[in-house]
Amino acid sequence: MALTWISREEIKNVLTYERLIPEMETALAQFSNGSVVQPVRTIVPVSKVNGFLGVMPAYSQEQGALATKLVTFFPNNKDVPTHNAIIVMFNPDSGVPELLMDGDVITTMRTAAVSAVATKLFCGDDPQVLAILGSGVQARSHFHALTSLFSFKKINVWSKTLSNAQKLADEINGTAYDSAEMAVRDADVIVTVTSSSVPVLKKDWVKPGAHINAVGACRPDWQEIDPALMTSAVVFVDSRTAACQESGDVILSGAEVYAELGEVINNVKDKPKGETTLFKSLGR
Ligand SMILES: NC(=O)c1ccc[n+]([C@@H]2O[C@H](COP(=O)([O-])OP(=O)(O)OC[C@H]3O[C@@H](n4cnc5c(N)ncnc54)[C@H](O)[C@@H]3O)[C@@H](O)[C@H]2O)c1
Ligand SMILES: O=C(O)[C@@H]1CCCCN1
Repeated sequence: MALTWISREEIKNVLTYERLIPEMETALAQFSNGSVVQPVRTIVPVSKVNGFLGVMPAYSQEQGALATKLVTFFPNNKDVPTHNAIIVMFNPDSGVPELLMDGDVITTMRTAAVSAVATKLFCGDDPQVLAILGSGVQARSHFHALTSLFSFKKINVWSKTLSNAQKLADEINGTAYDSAEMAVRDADVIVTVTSSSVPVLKKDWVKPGAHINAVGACRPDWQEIDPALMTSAVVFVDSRTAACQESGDVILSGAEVYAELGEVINNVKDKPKGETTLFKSLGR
């Protein structure tokens, strides 16, 4: 049985945020109601480059999908992307592998789409200021996903290298800052998409009632968020099990996980009103 290859160009031609955001909302709801089998991923450390290989299987009887994403994260990559992924799909009745597809575009877009679902749930109708900490692939995908839902009047960008922040700001008609604190001060929505293993966002900088999408720090000994912010915000996750095993921001701060996004979507958990909310995204 020949494997069919689906390229990133083919995926880019059909995948839009208008389509993907509601799809991810459905996927989060199905994950949290138990109709998807998706164990915590296996991580194979590649310590010489401070990277890892992630093996991410899932099965949905409802969707008729049996798949595994293989993703590498080599944060020190310079001439190639830091994240590289492929996805294998198997026939759920026979187990025969049928599709092999690019996983880069899907990882880039689905991650931002899930953050957009969280922002839509918690941010009210009209957030005015967006702050993005980081200027890489996820910074750009989060800009596109969030601006497909909201018309921000101001977009602030910080990155550890100011020239990179300025480059992204120029692309998106935003404002670059050389201080993360100044970038987030007036923000209603904050996105942290860095490869930092130590906090880049502090509690005292965040406007009460803001929503934070914390997308980086995917290892139990990595943090992107100030523990004081983790323990004062209302914390949401994509997967409670994964967060408690993989998220240094949750584990090292001792923060309580209030709910999975899917539990809010399924009306199993209420939305907080007026409080600072934080979605700790680990991905899938
Ligand atoms: N939650 C998810 O589903 C998911 C999916 C993909 C990527 N990620 C994570 O999101 C983060 C960003 O991913 P990306 O694809 O944009 O990566 P990228 O390599 O394209 O960008 C990384 C950004 O982080 C910055 N950075 C690197 N080291 C830093 C440090 N020590 N302090 C501050 N900034 C630093 C870089 O300058 C760059 O702007 C990574 O941590 C990645 O693992 C999460
Ligand atoms: O779910 C993913 O695809 C990413 C891989 C890199 C680490 C964070 N999660």
